[in-house]
Amino acid sequence: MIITQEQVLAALRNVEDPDLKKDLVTLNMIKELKIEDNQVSFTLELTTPACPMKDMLKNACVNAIKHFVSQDAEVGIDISSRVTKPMDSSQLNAIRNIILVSSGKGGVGKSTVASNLAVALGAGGAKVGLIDADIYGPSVPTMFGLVDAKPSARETEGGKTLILPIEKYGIKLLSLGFFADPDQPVPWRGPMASNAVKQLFNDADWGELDYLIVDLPPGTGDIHITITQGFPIAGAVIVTTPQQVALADTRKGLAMFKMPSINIPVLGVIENMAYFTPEELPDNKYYIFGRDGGKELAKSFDVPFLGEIPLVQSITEGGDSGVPVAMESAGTLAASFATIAGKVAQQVAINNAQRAGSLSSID
Ligand SMILES: Nc1ncnc2c1ncn2[C@@H]1O[C@H](COP(=O)(O)OP(=O)(O)OP(=O)(O)O)[C@@H](O)[C@H]1O
Repeated sequence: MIITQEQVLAALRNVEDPDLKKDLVTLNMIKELKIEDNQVSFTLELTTPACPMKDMLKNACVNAIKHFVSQDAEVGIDISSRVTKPMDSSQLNAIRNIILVSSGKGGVGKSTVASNLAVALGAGGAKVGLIDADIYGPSVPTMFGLVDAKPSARETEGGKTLILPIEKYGIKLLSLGFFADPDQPVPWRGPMASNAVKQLFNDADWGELDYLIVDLPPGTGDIHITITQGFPIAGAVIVTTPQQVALADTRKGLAMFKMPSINIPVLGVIENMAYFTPEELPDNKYYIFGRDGGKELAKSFDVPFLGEIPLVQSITEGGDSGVPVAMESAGTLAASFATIAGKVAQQVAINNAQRAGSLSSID
């Protein structure tokens, strides 16, 4: 039997992307389709390298071709990705998606989550940057072992000076901490801090990025207004711990993104320090701060729950020693961060598709 392109494409029209709710052919995800005798090969172009449904979609394609075209077909599928971006991001054109990491309260692990999320997205194959915009306590330099690092600058042909982000573990980083003495408190006044943060976006040589993660200061202040109103934001990730005091503040922080004047998609809630677990007894879980607070918060705002991270000594040690736990590819914590990163990327792709209205117009 001769297999034709039309038959294969017709079969693949039966495979739907569960997030984007359209079939893979309509979504223009099938590339470089080649057929030689009974060998069918193509590239499946996903919306993110961190796509959690990679294997499921691949299997569904093979099954559809075998079922609708020929049992004897030998199907080879390569995976590639083209990260989508929000429609309105004419500014900062080479940065596809700016993702804010926010918390209502300080000390809940926002910088830890932002750093590990960046590393996990990068490990999945995406081009990732990280801005530490926490004026009160920039901790990204410590978490990446870059306390004494000072970024250099370069001049463009047009005479503009651009800051060069520092690259570590494949992530491009800029922190307000790079521009201040770590032992001196920085008395940022509102406008000064806002201008400094704007420079980290506008006057830096970021190059092409799939995701730029922004570690915001806790709460809702000037920096939040500057960033949410000044830049095209793909969405915000909310970090909380399960205690009532943290949840009350997180609720306010989450509500801010939903205000009509701000209106930024909430990608979901991450519950950090969800339970304590001793490293040597990983099956023992102690819910010392209460249980499921983050999950319930997500439910009450009708936003996705992205996952929970336990309170474990190695996370603190990783942060202090400048090696985020997501770097340890064999570890269970790295796997948890990889799963969460996949869900974040998935939500970004869904929001971008919804904003674009018609998927064919996604750039
Ligand atoms: N799940 C965890 N397990 C163990 N330690 C953690 C965990 N999450 C965060 N920590 C530790 O708690 C401390 C505070 O975390 P982090 O700096 O990420 O919080 P933050 O919310 O960004 O704080 P800030 O409000 O100061 O910016 C750090 O020492 C970090 O290593």
